[in-house]
Amino acid sequence: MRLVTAEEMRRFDARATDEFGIPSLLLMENAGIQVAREVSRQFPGGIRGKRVLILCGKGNNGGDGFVSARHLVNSGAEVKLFLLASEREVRGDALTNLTIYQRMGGKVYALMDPKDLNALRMAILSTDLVVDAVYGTGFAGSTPELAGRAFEMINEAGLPVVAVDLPSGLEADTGKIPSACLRATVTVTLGMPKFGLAVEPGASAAGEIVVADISLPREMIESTHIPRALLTEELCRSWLRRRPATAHKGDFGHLLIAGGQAGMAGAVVLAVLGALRAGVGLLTVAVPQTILPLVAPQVPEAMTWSLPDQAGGLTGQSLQERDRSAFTATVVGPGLGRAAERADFLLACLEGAAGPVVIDADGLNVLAGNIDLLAAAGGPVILTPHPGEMARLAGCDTDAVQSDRAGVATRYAREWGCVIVLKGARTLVATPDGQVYVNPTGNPGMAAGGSGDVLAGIIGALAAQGLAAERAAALGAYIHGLAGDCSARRLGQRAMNAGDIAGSLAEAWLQLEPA
Ligand SMILES: NC(=O)C1=CN([C@@H]2O[C@H](COP(=O)(O)OP(=O)(O)OC[C@H]3O[C@@H](n4cnc5c(N)ncnc54)[C@H](O)[C@@H]3O)[C@@H](O)[C@H]2O)[C@@H](O)CC1
Ligand SMILES: [K+]
Repeated sequence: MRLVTAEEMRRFDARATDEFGIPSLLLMENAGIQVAREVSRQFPGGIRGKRVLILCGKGNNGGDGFVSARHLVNSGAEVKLFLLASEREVRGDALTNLTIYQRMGGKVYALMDPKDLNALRMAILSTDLVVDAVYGTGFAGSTPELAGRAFEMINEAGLPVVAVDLPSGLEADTGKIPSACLRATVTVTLGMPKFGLAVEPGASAAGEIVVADISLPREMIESTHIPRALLTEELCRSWLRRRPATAHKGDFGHLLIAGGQAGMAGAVVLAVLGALRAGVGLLTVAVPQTILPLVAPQVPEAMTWSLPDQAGGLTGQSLQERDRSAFTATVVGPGLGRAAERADFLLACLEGAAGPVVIDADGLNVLAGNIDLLAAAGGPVILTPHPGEMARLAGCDTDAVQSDRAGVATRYAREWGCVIVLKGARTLVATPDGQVYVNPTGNPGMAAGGSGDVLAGIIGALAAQGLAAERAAALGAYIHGLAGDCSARRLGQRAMNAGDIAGSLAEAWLQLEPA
């Protein structure tokens, strides 16, 4: 599902009108009808007699609200409409619809002054549902105080809220909530879903997302490049290849997972467990000889490569004894340790790798401050940082990453020429050519040690099978989150651990691709 910015949406709306001759008033009519339809859906017993409070702003979002008010009245609802502006400020299509509503006998309650909040308070007490038509894609800056107080009163009332296009107070392009914001039960987003609805905190404020058809020409939308998408089951499934009846293990790649040092054998094991449940044909795990006896018995399906311990772990020389051209992808980093010598090891991994390289965990910490090492890679590189690791790589603090996740991931994916999987709620996958995928799967139970190692193994396994780096990363994030959701259902968020996520992968794959 492609995700647009406010500007892209404005261009679609303008083209619909200019190129196709669809009057903007018609788009607004369709928007309002779709909102009224969704409001009706909230009352399975029928909308007749239901009390609907519609809070409108002065812009076109408010215009959609006036249209929905009219249709709801026609359906037999009792509508009470509040306007967070003076009627004189309403213009254009919104004014046309305000006028129609008033000529139909609709009354408009002004919300211009703090004392007007009493009328709103009274109305909330006798309301079954609220329609939020205050701000849409035109919202910028922060919510004015009076509107903020109105939003707070509605949020506290715990009523169902249907938001028009976006919950008011949410930034369409970033998903940020700079100040007060209405919290919606359902958001009816118009024409195309906005990026801010797909990422946190926007996604939580938006509730369920319904994409409403407002009659924008489909061909116009499909032929336009939009570099953002929400990962869906359908998209992920389309990337899977059937395993031919005559398949043998050599058909599904050979993944090398390299890492580990004394005291950190578990990270490597978890990466291997993730990879072994992601369809890879062959897997070799390369660890220092001192920890091999700990690792090998836990992963009997993997071949092992015992690397000489130097300087308490792995160095560049550790890898030299063997040609690595048979490996179709490499994962480096889990449990590697951060000593300076590990930079040589990372360099050696990148230099001799035949296929894509996934750099995770301590591999990323070693890369921070040595970003030039990436130039040694012959093939695609996938970085899988959590926000703290991303901050170290970019030389900023974690807040700077979290306050602009998409911006940071896109900028550095371009600058470093690699795929970046920025982990955290709504993991983002950014590619060197500017594409961003948002992953909707997963839950807070996955915020536990080892979960990232499992993800790195999965992505490595998918890349080893020949999936393009960006798809391996995106599908890996999606299936990892889905496995986390399966674990949470079975064990609860508190008890589930990283091993459980790897253990739930079978269930997750079956959900994505029924046998
Ligand atoms: N042809 C179109 O462009 C269509 C637009 N539609 C609706 O129009 C919306 C966009 O309309 P607009 O561009 O008029 O903008 P909005 O109605 O989203 O903007 C809010 C209004 O509040 C003001 N405002 C913005 N930020 C504010 C802040 N922090 N404090 C106080 N006031 C603020 C703006 O000046 C604007 O007048 C969409 O979200 C959608 O709901 C739909 O009617 C479909 C067709
Ligand atoms: K809104």
